Amino acid sequence: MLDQDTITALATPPGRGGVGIVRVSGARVTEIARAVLGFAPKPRYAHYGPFLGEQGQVLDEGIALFFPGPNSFTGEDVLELQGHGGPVIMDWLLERAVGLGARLARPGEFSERAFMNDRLDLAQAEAIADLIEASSRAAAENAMHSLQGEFSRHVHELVDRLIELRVYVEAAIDFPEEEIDFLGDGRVAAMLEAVRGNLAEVRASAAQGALMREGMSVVIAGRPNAGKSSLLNALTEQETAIVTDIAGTTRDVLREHIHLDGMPLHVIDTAGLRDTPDAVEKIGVQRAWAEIEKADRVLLLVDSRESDATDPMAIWPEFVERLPDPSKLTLVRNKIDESGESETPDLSTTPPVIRLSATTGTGVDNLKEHLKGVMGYQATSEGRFSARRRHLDALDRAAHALTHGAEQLAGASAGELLAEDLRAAQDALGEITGEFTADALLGEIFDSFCIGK
Ligand SMILES: Nc1nc2c(c(=O)[nH]1)N(C=O)[C@@H](CNc1ccc(C(=O)N[C@@H](CCC(=O)O)C(=O)O)cc1)CN2
Ligand SMILES: Nc1nc2c(ncn2[C@@H]2O[C@H](COP(=O)(O)OP(=O)(O)OP(=O)(O)O)[C@@H](O)[C@H]2O)c(=O)[nH]1
Ligand SMILES: [Mg+2]
Repeated sequence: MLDQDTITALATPPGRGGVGIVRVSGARVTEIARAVLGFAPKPRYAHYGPFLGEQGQVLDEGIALFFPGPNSFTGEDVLELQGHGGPVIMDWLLERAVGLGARLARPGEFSERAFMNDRLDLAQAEAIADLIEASSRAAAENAMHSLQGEFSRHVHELVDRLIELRVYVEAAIDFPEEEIDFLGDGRVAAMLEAVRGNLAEVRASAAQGALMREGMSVVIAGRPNAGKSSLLNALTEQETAIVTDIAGTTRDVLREHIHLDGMPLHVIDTAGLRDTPDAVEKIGVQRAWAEIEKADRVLLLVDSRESDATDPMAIWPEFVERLPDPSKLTLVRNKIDESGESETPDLSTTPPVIRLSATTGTGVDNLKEHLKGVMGYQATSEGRFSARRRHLDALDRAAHALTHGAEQLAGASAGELLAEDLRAAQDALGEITGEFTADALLGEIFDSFCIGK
């Protein structure tokens, strides 16, 4: 299954820089090194000297590093030519490697080989891409934890417990006369319950990791003139959106990306919700609803001068009823500079209530703190790790299988069916670390990496 080609790519970003690195991996590395350097390099030694062209001419003077497999990043022989970082030189070195039998690597192909050669599991390989893509220190720290195996360790622990459980259940099936006693003695049920609890914990941490990687989407919704665009501007600290006292000012969906202490947030301003004969505004209202329906968090912004109510069902029942998940709602009472309301939030109510003035900025920090809380912000990065939606899907499928298994056990004490569910849960977990991952999915994952990684 392993690709025998020797691959090469630029490991540094394209363009000009102090140093540029061409990396080569595969069986022809020693041959290529000998041709380019004129001698066989010592393992893990920084050789300074000329890089030679086909005619023996000097293409560049640089540093060569040779890592013999399997103790290299890819697990294969690896050569690094660290030259002067200019596009012409880098291109020339790549062409030289190709002339000596390497081919240009696909995006992610070095990491893919590291995965195939068991240098990394799939979650760790994905963490490399997440580390490179991280746009905040918090995201980078999370990715580093996953790269160091934190997420994979949790998954392996779950798998180990499932295996233990499977051994027990399958033993029961092998002794049909005692099967009912075996499964009914409470031990299997207790073990299953414990694994489901652990899985739920890992799911919660992974959800937070995914949220911090992808950013939480926060939609600002409400009636025209509630101050939605003013709130967007207050959060982005810029005049991003047009604000006027004309109801129906915003028609398009406006998106801004901000960070709160490294937590990425997509803030989305929408058209004020109302029935309108205006064809353009109507489309705006439809788009607003589309955003509300897929939001991670919905801020229902109301004008605090208009009503004292803090229960959205009292303010606007039709709005609440249309929400796919009312637990994602926060009520924001705006314009407290005019209503005279205190900025003290009520975070223990359902929904939580924030009081602020989008124009003076009073109370906006309370909203930021609240949003950080919703994202599970902690001051330290301990115990956090990066995760992707793909991982959450796999965890959900595992949880689903275990719920089904628990039902089988409680209902029919059906050992065979429970065993089947345990196997399905284990397979789903195996997709995270790559033990059970279809080639097509692997291709998709590594294709999204950058060139040279
Ligand atoms: N010059 C350079 N810097 C780099 C990389 C690289 O490939 N080249 N990396 C590329 O991503 C990252 C470091 N990752 C690496 C991971 C493993 C090995 C490696 O040789 N591992 C061997 C030996 C380990 C040891 O000596 O302790 C092994 O795992 O067996 C090298 C780099 C970041 N910096
Ligand atoms: N006094 C006061 N006025 C505010 C506040 N927030 C917004 N306004 C005013 O309310 C009016 C409407 O503000 P916008 O931010 O455009 O309201 P919107 O909800 O985006 O309105 P549409 O885009 O029409 O749906 C403007 O005149 C703002 O200056 C506030 O906190 N206090
Ligand atoms: Mg607006």
